[in-house]
Amino acid sequence: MSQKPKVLISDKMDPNAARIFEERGCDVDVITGETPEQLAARVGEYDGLAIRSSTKVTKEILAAADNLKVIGRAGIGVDNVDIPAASAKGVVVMNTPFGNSITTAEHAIALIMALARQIPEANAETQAGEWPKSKFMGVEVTGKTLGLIGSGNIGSIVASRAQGLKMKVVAYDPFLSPERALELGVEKVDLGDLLARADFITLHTPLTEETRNILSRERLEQTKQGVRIVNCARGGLIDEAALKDGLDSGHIAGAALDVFATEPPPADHPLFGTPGFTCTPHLGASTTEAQVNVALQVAEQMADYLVTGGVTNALNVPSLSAEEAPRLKPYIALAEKLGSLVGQLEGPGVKSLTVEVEGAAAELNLKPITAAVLAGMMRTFSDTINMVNAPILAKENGLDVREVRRGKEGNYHTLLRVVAKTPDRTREVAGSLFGEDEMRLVEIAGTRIETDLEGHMIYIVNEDAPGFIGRLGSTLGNAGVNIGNFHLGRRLPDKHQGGDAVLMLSLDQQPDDATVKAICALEGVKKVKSLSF
Ligand SMILES: NC(=O)c1ccc[n+]([C@@H]2O[C@H](COP(=O)([O-])OP(=O)(O)OC[C@H]3O[C@@H](n4cnc5c(N)ncnc54)[C@H](O)[C@@H]3O)[C@@H](O)[C@H]2O)c1
Ligand SMILES: O=C(O)[C@H](O)COP(=O)(O)O
Repeated sequence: MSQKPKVLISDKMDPNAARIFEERGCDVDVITGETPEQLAARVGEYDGLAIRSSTKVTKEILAAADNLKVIGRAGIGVDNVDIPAASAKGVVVMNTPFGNSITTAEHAIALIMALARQIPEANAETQAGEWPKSKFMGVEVTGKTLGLIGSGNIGSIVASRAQGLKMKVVAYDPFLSPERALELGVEKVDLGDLLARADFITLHTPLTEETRNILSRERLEQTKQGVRIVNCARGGLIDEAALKDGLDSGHIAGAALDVFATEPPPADHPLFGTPGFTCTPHLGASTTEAQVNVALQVAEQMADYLVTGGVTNALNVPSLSAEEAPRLKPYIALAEKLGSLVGQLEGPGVKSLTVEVEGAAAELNLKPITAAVLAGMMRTFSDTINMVNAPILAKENGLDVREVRRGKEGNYHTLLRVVAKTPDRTREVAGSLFGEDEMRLVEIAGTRIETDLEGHMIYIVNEDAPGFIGRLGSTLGNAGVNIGNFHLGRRLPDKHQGGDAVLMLSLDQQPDDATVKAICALEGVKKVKSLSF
């Protein structure tokens, strides 16, 4: 009986996530609030790790995650996951890019309104027993300019809500096309222009090396007198010390942060208590609707991957729909076997690799097939390789990888061919599927041979001459190795006696080194390789 995949939910998440995991065939544990050391000690048991922003999936956690296949972020930001380390380990990282966008955009609008009318301060003082009616004087947002830094999913929802409030929206986003700006009804501007014109600024970019400190001290000084600033995206986008100085000097009229450079921020954070400053504890995504959305979505995506191999919203591998995954499954298995055959025959010397598909295979998504060939080949030198990290390692090692698709059918209704080049020669192997998912090698060394690639095998090239098969059988027999299946072909294009013959034998036992040597020593033998699948 095959074991169910095991998933750990390590951050507080809507209970629908655990329900979906169970319904879709996974075992699930919900253990939140652990220290990094506790998580590192536990994570090795799990195939999947479902997180929000509290769990930090560092190199150290990944190093301990021996069985981990997928990390699912119930939310958007993945800056708490070391993606390069996850990729190198072959772990898929996925998020739920839309589930909390509306909620977060609404939080940004709420903070804009809170700043415009000083609602948090007025509330605190009123509840403290004062009646500060003459102290607070707000501003209208109608007719004001809102500067969006980042106009992706959340920024564009903020734009539409702000337009409903009759604000004029200008946007700085290097990836915003003029057509999209027109569609959103926003004016595309450069950052300097936005800083000079905006009455309100709201940030909606990821935290990257380009966006870190995007509102630096220098840029904050270029903002309009009396600007109000909202950050519901990521801490680290604003220089917090400069923001405090701007509030203290009165240049900045208000600032509202949902996110901080360090979370949680220290109790004596300099911004706390600063007039005009408002904050929330990273609540941008905290509505019932958003939490149900992201919990359902992350559990569905992760369970799909663990159970069927479907890949949705992954950040480090191409997507593969749940419909495609079962169709690809036998091809992926065949591709891994052909890759393994090439790896075992050629060792690590392959410099270029072409994956060719013909007939029915030509209609499929080739990326996972190629990844499987690479994984099969590279796993013959390192057992930590899988379809996620194989393409990355191939690229890092300068392997030239190509894909060729041929629509027409040849001798087989579907064919997968791998052409691997080393500095000395070219190795070609091809395989096909019979029935639903029966896979077979159909060509090797220019020779048509139909065989399974299973268990212990031996590959032999010899001069085709009478008596060889008998000598080979005796050598194996004397070593106590039983032949299960025997496949023989003459090498194309000569195909005549005296040319080369190619043999693929399935063996019931793995031949030892002495037996392989004895076969090598037989008259007429040109190549011998013991294989296992
Ligand atoms: N506070 C919360 O709880 C909360 C909730 C959800 C999302 N977020 C955060 O909100 C941010 C935006 O999320 P999203 O879903 O809109 O992401 P998105 O990827 O849809 O949009 C990000 C936008 O930023 C733009 N961008 C990238 N680099 C830029 C740069 N140097 N200058 C200007 N623009 C740049 C991109 O072109 C893109 O349009 C992310 O950081 C996400 O983690 C926070
Ligand atoms: O990136 C996100 O989705 C938000 O920052 C939400 O984070 P959370 O799931 O920890 O609330």
